[in-house]
Amino acid sequence: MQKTELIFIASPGLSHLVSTAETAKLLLQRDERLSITVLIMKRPNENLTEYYTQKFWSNSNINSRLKLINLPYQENSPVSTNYLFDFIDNQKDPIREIVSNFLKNPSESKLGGLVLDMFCTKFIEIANEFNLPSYVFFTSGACALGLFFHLVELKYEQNQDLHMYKNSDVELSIPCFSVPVPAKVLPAVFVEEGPMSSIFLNYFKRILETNGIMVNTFHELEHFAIESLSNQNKCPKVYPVGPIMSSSSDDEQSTHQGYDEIKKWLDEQPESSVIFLCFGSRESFEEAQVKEIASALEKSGQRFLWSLRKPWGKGMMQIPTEYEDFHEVLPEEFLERTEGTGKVIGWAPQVAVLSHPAIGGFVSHCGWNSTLESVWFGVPIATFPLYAEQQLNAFELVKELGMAEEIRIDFKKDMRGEKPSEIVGSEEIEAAIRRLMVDEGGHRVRNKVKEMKEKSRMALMEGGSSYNAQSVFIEDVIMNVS
Ligand SMILES: O=c1ccn([C@@H]2O[C@H](COP(=O)(O)OP(=O)(O)O[C@H]3O[C@H](CO)[C@@H](O)[C@H](O)[C@H]3O)[C@@H](O)[C@H]2O)c(=O)[nH]1
Repeated sequence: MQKTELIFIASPGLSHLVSTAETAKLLLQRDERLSITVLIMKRPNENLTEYYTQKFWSNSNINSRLKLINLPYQENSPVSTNYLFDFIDNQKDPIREIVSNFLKNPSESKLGGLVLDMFCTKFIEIANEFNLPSYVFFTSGACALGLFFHLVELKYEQNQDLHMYKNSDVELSIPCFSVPVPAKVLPAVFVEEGPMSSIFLNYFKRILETNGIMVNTFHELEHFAIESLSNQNKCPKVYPVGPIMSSSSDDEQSTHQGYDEIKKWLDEQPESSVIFLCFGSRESFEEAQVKEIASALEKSGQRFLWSLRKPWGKGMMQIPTEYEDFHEVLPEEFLERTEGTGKVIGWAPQVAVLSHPAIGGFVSHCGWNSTLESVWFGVPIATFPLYAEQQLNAFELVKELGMAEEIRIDFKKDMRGEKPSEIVGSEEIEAAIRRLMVDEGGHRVRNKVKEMKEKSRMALMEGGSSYNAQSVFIEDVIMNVS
């Protein structure tokens, strides 16, 4: 049987790679007619990406139809503001060569197109050159996608200057939201002065040129946004195929350094009693903020597991590093006072932690993967967004879906590291932790998340909404190629 090959292109960094590669694996499991190559961009010091790709590879039982290729590392200027995007764009020639070689050497597969990350949409040009379809795998949610398209329209069709929304109190009517959206939750990158706003918008504008968009979401979670996107004439076909995340296999749990100790500690805690704090693959806090969080935890009296890493300074491609000794940054005697009820760790095996019955709440920056993982395990979030589209995700969770407690919705960390960030005080954090974990008032949120957990699992089961969307995507790919 002739296979249809898809080439997935992931942008650098763990949070885009994991859901992209897992989606590739899932589609292969769904249909034997497919084969997939995933192209990976990584810098030499990206140990997590290396670790993940090795684990992914060794866990995969569909090796013969799945290839992972590391694109060659191309150095460029790490000081340029758009370093990340220069880094991605520099991969155009090697990608072009891979596509061209594939077409020159007809194997038993026919090339069905490119599946691009949201920051790889310039590679549509390669698809066009070889007359191939192009698709996007969108690693955030349908509301975020709808917002990006709306901003593209405001800028390019209504000629609006998006900088006017910086520090503005206006509320916007955005088709993907059923409630008005305050300008203060728009991603900083679009409203700040400088070249990045146009660069980002161009990536998203080009999504409109593709044949279809797989979104890592599911209908039951974001039905309003998904239906709104599907009703927009200009929007390519949307396939809500998620939630897709790193699998929490025994192998992952046992290979994570220190997991045994974390698990042993969690096993000793009562059910739903521990609040987990973790802020994504790239984020960490300055000392003053760390101290406020510590104080909030202590005052709340809640048990906690806190993933704490060193600040990474300037630059979009930096990765936080681990503390050698947490005493360096935590309040004096904090570790001693909270011994037994709290535990501070570095990089967390997040999926495994969230799956543990002792976890009852999650203080999160609202990265989309963390959001989906919290839903999947029915763990409610207290929102502490930092950058990218995280304020919008926090707003969606709290105001649109009623599925999270608010520490902050509009808090923004300065990505450029040029000015000190505002510090969120311990009282605010403590109050939200209490609402989330113990207060009667948090009951509604906790129940809603539990309900959504069941729905997320149904969505992926045979006949579920995402299962069906995956089938439609596969049929469309095969139809477009023959
Ligand atoms: O100590 C840690 C920290 C993170 N993770 C994992 O790393 C991923 C983090 O992803 P996400 O929650 O999406 O956060 P970011 O790493 O910040 O992701 C970037 O990419 C996301 C998807 O596009 C966006 O939603 C975010 O705003 C953007 O910052 C998740 O799978 C976590 O389970 C761990 O396993 N251990």
